[in-house]
Amino acid sequence: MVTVNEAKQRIIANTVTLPTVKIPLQEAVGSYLSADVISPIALPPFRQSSMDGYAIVHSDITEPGTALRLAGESKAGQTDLPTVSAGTAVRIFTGAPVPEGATAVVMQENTSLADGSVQIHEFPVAEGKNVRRAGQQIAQGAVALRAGTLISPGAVGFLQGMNVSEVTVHTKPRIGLLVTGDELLKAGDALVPGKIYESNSAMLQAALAQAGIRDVSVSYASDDLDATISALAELLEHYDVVLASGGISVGDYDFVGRALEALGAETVFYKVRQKPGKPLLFGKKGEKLIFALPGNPASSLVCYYEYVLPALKKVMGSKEPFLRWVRLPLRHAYRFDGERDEFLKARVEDGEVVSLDGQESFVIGSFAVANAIIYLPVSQNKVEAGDLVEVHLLPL
Ligand SMILES: Nc1nc2c(c(=O)[nH]1)N[C@H]1C(S)=C(S)[C@@H](COP(=O)(O)OP(=O)(O)OC[C@H]3O[C@@H](n4cnc5c(N)ncnc54)[C@H](O)[C@@H]3O)O[C@H]1N2
Ligand code: MOO
Repeated sequence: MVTVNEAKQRIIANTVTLPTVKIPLQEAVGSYLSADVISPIALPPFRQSSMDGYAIVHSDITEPGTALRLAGESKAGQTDLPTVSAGTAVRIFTGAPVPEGATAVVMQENTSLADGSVQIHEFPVAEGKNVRRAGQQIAQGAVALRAGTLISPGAVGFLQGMNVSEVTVHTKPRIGLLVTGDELLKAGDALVPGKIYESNSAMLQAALAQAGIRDVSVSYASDDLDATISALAELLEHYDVVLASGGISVGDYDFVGRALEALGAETVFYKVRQKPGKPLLFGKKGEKLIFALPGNPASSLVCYYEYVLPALKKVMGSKEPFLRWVRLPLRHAYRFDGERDEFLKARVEDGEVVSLDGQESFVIGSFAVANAIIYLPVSQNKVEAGDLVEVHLLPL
């Protein structure tokens, strides 16, 4: 049995990133950059006005109401530009090039027009006012985004704006998911005594899809050693990461651990001092990663968020693989006994966190409405209302 921290460290220490591939930017959302992206151009590429108004020489404005002669206009997209010299102003619009000679733009609300001249009612006008400098956002040749950055919609906007339409990212892992349990019915089967509907595979596929991982193959094995061995062997041959659901505890019909042993997989750890999810196994066979998740649905999903997702994110090149976390006051007192750290299904609401009813590991309804997991180490087993607790935010 290892501690939660040891388990996390061992996962990171035993996980390497997958090879890289160059793909169109639009297809890269949800992937992580494998190399820094260098900006091929400056942004903005030229001096731009940030307001509709008048481009002027700021030092011309010596008092409120100074009048300047109008000497042309600059609109967005214009290439043939007038110049601004002392005593003149050029009509200008947002995003348009600031003409040579101009040192500031005065917004039109602070001006009035009369007889071909414009009166500036703003005084003093600071040099550079309402002018976006060339390269103010990023200089040509500078690092735009670092290796390890997630391609988010914001990153797509940033890169496309510098005409970068292909990026080099780490490939995503292919997942082989094995479901075990003779009590499990498939969707649509008639409910019969002693059976339940299988739900972990749908849940895990949904969680993987949210992480941008869609190459997931699901297979099933009955509670039988040979069947489990051959199903796992098949998945280990074809997939980067194998997830097994159920059959990892100590019962007579729990075959996943024995099957992995028979296949010569290395157990990096088995059992974590935590509730739920104690029987979690993390192993390897060559470069292939193996997670045997406890069958209880809430145990399975806690283990996915706390261990599997970070491993997958590291494999995909993330440098911050664990769930984002914050410290928040717990709305109510909470106590627990025992030797296992606890993960509680929770909701963050109005700057506080509240643990939900139904923390047992067979109860998934609480997870259905959770947006966070509270992590309480055994050293913090008596929490008063208002005490700060560690809250892991679900990537919803
Ligand atoms: N004597 C002991 N018994 C158990 C221990 C222990 O330490 N000593 N640990 C308990 C803990 S903690 C957990 S967690 C479970 C984990 O057991 P398994 O991983 O072997 O899971 P199963 O027995 O196969 O199933 C547990 C539970 O979950 C249901 N289940 C399984 N798969 C699915 C699925 N795909 N969809 C929906 N529900 C599923 C299954 O029917 C069981 O109710 O072991 C304890 N026992
Ligand atoms: O460690 Mo288990 O997931 O509590 O039932």
